[in-house]
Amino acid sequence: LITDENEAWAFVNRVNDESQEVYFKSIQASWNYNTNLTDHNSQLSVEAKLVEAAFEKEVAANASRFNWTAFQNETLKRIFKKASDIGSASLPEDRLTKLKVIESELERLYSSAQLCDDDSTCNNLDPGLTRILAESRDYDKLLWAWFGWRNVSGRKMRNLYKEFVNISNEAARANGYADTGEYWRSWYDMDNLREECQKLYEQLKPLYLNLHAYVKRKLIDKYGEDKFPSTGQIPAHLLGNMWAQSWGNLYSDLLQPFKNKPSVDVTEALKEQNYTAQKMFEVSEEFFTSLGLIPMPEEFWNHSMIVKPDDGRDVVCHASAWDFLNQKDFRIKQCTDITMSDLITTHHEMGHIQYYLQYKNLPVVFRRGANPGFHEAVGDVMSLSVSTPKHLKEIGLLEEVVDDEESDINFLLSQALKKIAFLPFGYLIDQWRWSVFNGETSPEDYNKKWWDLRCKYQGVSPPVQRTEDDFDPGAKYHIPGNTPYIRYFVSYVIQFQFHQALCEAANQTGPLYKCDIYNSHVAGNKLSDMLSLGSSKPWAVAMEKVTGNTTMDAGAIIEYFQPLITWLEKQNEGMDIQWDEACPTDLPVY
Ligand SMILES: O=C(CCC(O)(O)[C@H](Cc1ccccc1)NC(=O)c1ccccc1)N[C@@H](Cc1ccccc1)C(=O)O
Ligand SMILES: [Zn+2]
Repeated sequence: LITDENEAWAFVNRVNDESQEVYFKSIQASWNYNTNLTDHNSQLSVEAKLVEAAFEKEVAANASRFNWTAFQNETLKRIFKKASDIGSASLPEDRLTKLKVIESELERLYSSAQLCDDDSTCNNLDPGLTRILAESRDYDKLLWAWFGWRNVSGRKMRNLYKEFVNISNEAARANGYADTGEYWRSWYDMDNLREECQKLYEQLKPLYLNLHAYVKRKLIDKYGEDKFPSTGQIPAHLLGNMWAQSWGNLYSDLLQPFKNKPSVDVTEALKEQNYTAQKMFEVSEEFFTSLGLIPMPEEFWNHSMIVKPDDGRDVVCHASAWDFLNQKDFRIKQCTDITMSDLITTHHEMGHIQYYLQYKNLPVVFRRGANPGFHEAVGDVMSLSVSTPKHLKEIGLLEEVVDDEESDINFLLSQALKKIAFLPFGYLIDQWRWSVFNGETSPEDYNKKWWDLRCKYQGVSPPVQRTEDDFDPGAKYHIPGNTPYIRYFVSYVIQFQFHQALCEAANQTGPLYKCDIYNSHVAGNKLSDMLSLGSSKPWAVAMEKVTGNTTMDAGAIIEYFQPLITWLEKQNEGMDIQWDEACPTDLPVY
């Protein structure tokens, strides 16, 4: 084995340059498919992925000729370690081809699915069905959209997904992991990620229970007690979102605690002011540059897809941010709707691009988040400042800001409907998937396990009977999109730690939920010190750069919501805020 570290550096540098070429071609083919879901583009994208995999396999084989585990230089060792962990590229070509074709088909099934009503108007998820779930207050119309979406999406994926699990696990085992779940968890460099997440969930559960109880009472007022199961869950189609993962759409008319105070949902203002997707992206970019962070490059504005094409093409509308790994091309693909929710999503996606820009000169193997949760947190940290009434007024989206206790509760409740409501959802998706990958959940139990977790953790139940002919996990992008999900749960915790630290750096002295780091270059510098590390250091080192601590901690999110916790506990005094672990059994058949 080669022990000379200079020779190793020469190898690493050559591979780094070659890999930029190979990855660029593969990512470009994937972009072409995502923005035009044709058979031809699917084939080209699969072929490019096979070339990429062959390249990664060769690099890993050459790397194994070096005695890299014994190298002195920590960075060199870290590069070799990452270059040796090649995921599905370790599969034989025929199995890899099958895997990539299945992934491509699952993605297309989800993204091109549409639900037609009797007079043959058809709706995709984006924007049609999403708008119905957000805006309709008609129990039966909501049920039609909720049930129909699952029929045209998840229900069609069950066998493909079963096959996907098997081949994905083959790849994981070929790399020395027990299953795909263990491979995914390895990206956090922790031997106790599951336990840490469970601990965080338990700490946040009381707040979730109180929010759930408040919302359920308001929904019972609206839809009538008879629509709610005796087991205590909330029917999944009534929460303003296709997966009940974020309840913000119920705020203005159903949940705002103090009606006589200004609303904080600026969707109306965005529409009144004729906001376009372009304008939303410019407003978002301006927040980042106000902190001294890097502006979007020319290529970004010229080649991103920020609105759904109207030429009849099928595209993947689910938002994503792309790094073409050539240090030049960075794009967002998003079917932007003019809503507050999409203004937040725009910041979320731009947070990914900012991370890309900050680490673009690192070796390719280090152009990743410190851990996947970090990548998901960047944009959301910006949104925590942008969504404050003070900031929304400053950018002209709110007329007046009333600074009193009731208005604070209004604001904190609207934030909790996004940030607290999400937590059990963010936690349970990969509980389901990890159990599928490690064999605890067999195909005949896919849907039962899904609803067991939904009823237990989220306190949300199916409005009508579900069977194993259904495949409800497939109705959520990240399952057919094969995108891990625990990263969002991690992000929802650490983003408040980052927010707390950046607010301190920006000399924001008031309560955490009022903090706006706008224009603070001190905060911006602290953040870029972390982002520019990419995955070159363990995530605890990156976290310490910003917060001074090295662990995930629910203290910051609890501090942020403290006034609301007190208020909700008073609202729920003397009420039973629990629900049964088990789902209701006496459900109607649709
Ligand atoms: O899925 C997203 C946003 C899309 C994304 O930016 O996380 C995107 C998902 C994706 C799409 C295709 C392939 C892989 C991942 N992730 C990225 O674009 C991404 C991921 C890793 C690094 C850089 C960019 N949000 C989640 C959770 C969420 C987060 C924040 C607010 C609301 C909701 C959801 O909608 O359920
Ligand atoms: Zn994201």
